[in-house]
Amino acid sequence: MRFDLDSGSVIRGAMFIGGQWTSGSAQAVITVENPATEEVIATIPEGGAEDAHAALAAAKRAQPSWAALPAIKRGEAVLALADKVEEHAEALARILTLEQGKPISQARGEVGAVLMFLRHHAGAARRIEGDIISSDNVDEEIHIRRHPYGVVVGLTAWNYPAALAARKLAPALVAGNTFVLLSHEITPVSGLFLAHLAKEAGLPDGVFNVVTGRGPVVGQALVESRDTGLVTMTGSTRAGKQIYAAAADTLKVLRLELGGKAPFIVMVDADIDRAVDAAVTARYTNCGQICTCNERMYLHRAIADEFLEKFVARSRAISIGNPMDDPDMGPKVSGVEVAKIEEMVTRARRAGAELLLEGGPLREGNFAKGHWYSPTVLEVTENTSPLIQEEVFGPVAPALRVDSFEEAARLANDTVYGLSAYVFTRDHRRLMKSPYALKFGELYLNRSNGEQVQAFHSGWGQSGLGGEDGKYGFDGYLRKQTTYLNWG
Ligand SMILES: NC(=O)C1=CN([C@@H]2O[C@H](COP(=O)(O)OP(=O)(O)OC[C@H]3O[C@@H](n4cnc5c(N)ncnc54)[C@H](O)[C@@H]3O)[C@@H](O)[C@H]2O)C=CC1
Ligand SMILES: O=C(O)[C@@H](O)[C@@H]1OC[C@H](O)[C@H]1O
Repeated sequence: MRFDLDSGSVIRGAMFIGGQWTSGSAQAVITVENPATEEVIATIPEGGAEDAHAALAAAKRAQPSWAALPAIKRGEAVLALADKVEEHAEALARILTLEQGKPISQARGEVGAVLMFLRHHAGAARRIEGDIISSDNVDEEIHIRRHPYGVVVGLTAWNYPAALAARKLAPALVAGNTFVLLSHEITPVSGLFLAHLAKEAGLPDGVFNVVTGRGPVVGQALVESRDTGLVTMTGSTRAGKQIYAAAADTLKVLRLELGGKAPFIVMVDADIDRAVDAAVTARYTNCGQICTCNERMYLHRAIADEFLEKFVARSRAISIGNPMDDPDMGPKVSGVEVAKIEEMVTRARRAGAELLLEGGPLREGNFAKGHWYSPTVLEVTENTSPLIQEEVFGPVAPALRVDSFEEAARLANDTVYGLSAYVFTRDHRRLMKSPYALKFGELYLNRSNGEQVQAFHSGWGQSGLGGEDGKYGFDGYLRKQTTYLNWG
């Protein structure tokens, strides 16, 4: 398979199963477009359940010998993949920009995240530990061991397709599992490129497999199969619920990283310029397509005018254009996403939202082709506004004035989500109270977004199940076994 997406010729994608490129059982293809131009840049096989089963069978065959390797050898194999990724970093970055639309510098940042995830978890190879516990019985000990689940299925979203794949692949492999990835059909090429690099790095056939197709078809078959030991998915809460239901029959072990609706709270004593910087970054990076994005702003009444004047000015100054030219912001990933946002803003305005910066879809001139949406800022008075309750996942920022931290926390917690939350205040009592006042799995206090891999990225409520990253995320790829050893 070729990967020179910017050669101008359409790449004919394939699935990667058991170390071989194949179109599998596909009778049709799915086209992959450049969201900045709507040009078709690739096609991928529209795989089916048969291909899911073939990939699982290949992973299942490879898993015993992979798990039998010393963990350090598995870690070294993941480091070899990281070295290959670094060697081809610019090629991967260009694939990401062409298929997902993020500005090239942000795509390079995503490749940096791929390297971070691979290298961090490779380092866990010598930290797979167990316990020896004294027994109540004579001549007996209790041992607790950690074992891999077997075959891990990874289902990834389109916003960071390479980083999300690496975030799951690395710990799964180092823990002794083998892996089947379903890369999102909107951004599949980066996941296939990772498989190409894994083969070049010498990963044994069947350890890392990539299937292509639609989630409700191929993804569902992967979730339902008894050959699947664990499913780790990043994506919408909607799909997460479908996966949860499909997993019920086999009581599948799930890790779900789902939608977010992060509140961005700015109190009267905040450093306003620092808060505005953080709010702009957390709203507009990746065209607002990050699960930890600033999705709603709660501003203390006494500073709201100053904050909004500065935030609107910065939003208006955001440069938008061809992501290969490295503007501040590229296109949304699809026309469906643009239509979704347009509809939400219309509904919110009908419900009383006031436009502070109109923004909206761009369809003229240089934007005649592609899926463009310009920064839009609104003020609302009700926490029931669609823009406050529903995930936008795009460059739209609603603001609501509050009179206290307690009111802000109450409104922030009035949500089905629970992923990330932001607070800007210099009052140490408020900072100490925030982890107890806010029902979210990840807090950013006086700082913008950007997880670090040594931590733990977990959603509460309908933002997820389980979590990723760090020692807790790694441990999620191992299951425990207790042995009562009696030698009497
Ligand atoms: N919490 C987090 O870390 C993240 C959450 N998200 C959320 O995901 C959404 C955007 O992601 P999308 O790509 O639209 O995700 P999606 O929800 O459409 O799909 C995500 C993955 O699940 C698969 N899938 C979808 N339906 C399935 C089914 N019925 N059975 C099996 N597999 C299925 C898809 O093929 C894809 O690989 C946003 O709401 C965003 O907030 C996105 C990135 C990170
Ligand atoms: O899933 C998300 O949107 C974030 O967790 C994002 O994905 C990979 C990046 O490293 C994270 O910021």
